[in-house]
Amino acid sequence: MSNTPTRKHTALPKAQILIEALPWLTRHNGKTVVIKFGGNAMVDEDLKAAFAQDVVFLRHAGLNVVVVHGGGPQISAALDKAGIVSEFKAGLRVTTEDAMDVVRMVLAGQVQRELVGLLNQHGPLAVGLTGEDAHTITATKHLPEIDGELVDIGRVGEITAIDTGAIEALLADGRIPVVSSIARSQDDGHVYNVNADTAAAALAAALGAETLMVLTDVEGLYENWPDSDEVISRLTASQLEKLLPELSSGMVPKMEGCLHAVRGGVTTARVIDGRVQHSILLEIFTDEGIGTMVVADERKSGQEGESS
Ligand SMILES: Nc1ncnc2c1ncn2[C@@H]1O[C@H](COP(=O)(O)OP(=O)(O)O)[C@@H](O)[C@H]1O
Ligand SMILES: CC(=O)N[C@@H](CCC(=O)OP(=O)(O)O)C(=O)O
Repeated sequence: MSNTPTRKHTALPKAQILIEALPWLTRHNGKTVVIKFGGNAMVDEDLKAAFAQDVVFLRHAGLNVVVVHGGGPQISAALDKAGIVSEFKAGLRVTTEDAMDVVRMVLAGQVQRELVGLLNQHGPLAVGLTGEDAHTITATKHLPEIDGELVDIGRVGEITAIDTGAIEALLADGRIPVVSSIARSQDDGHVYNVNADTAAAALAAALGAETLMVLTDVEGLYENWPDSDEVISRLTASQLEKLLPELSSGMVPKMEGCLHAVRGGVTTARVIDGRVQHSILLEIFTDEGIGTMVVADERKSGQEGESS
């Protein structure tokens, strides 16, 4: 007996998925997406490999993809080995001069190299750089305000300028830039540790990206965390701005970054669960998305800068 009917059954859903993706692919062809891969989402080898596949898929589907990576837990582990205690204030790592050497070594020499290697298993696509390269990210010393006082947290940088030239040249050449969140100051010549969410958001805005996608180790932004784990699926910039003072720890730079990106012209900023395999493709190709989406405030005309 012929097995044609069975083959038909298995082939159809696959074709369906590709066809459903077609409008999205058409709309986003040639657009830029900045994907922030958080250190907490890099939990195992399979997840990292799936991340690389998704990124390469998007590149081959005609998008300009820029990866900005984190590495918080990896830095903490290396600092621990070096006998340096990790301390965070306002969601940012207190970075002494010695700690800065470790931060730079882990981000640029370890995490970035690993991601470049994984992406390049699919072809000569990824090129790693740090914010220091070609003045991509310039920073000055950041003094966060905590309880009404400016606090010195060491070599932590506040971004003052972005030069997109090197990234744009790489994108024009069909490459996937992989950026480590380290910046140089033009004032004092020092190298600064920049939170990777903040760097990703600033790059997304400066590149005029369509989408900022932040992969982390939770499903999205939870309402009333840690008492509840109800994910807020959609927020306008104004709604997020009101919520910001209530947020804590790692979510502060993440959501501030999303707000900055959307206010800077990025159409949507999304926080998604990087622990789910192929979360990037799932977010893009499912109607509702799987995490938290931040969009610009609704305009009176009913037009909205949203396109999922
Ligand atoms: N409202 C919230 N919703 C979700 N997570 C929150 C919230 N507030 C704080 N968090 C914490 O933020 C963490 C994510 O930030 P972070 O640890 O910096 O991750 P990443 O390495 O991906 O940047 C979550 O694991 C969670 O513990
Ligand atoms: C100033 C500051 O806090 N810098 C971060 C940079 C890495 C980062 O942001 O990594 P995740 O995205 O994995 O958290 C740090 O030292 O941990």
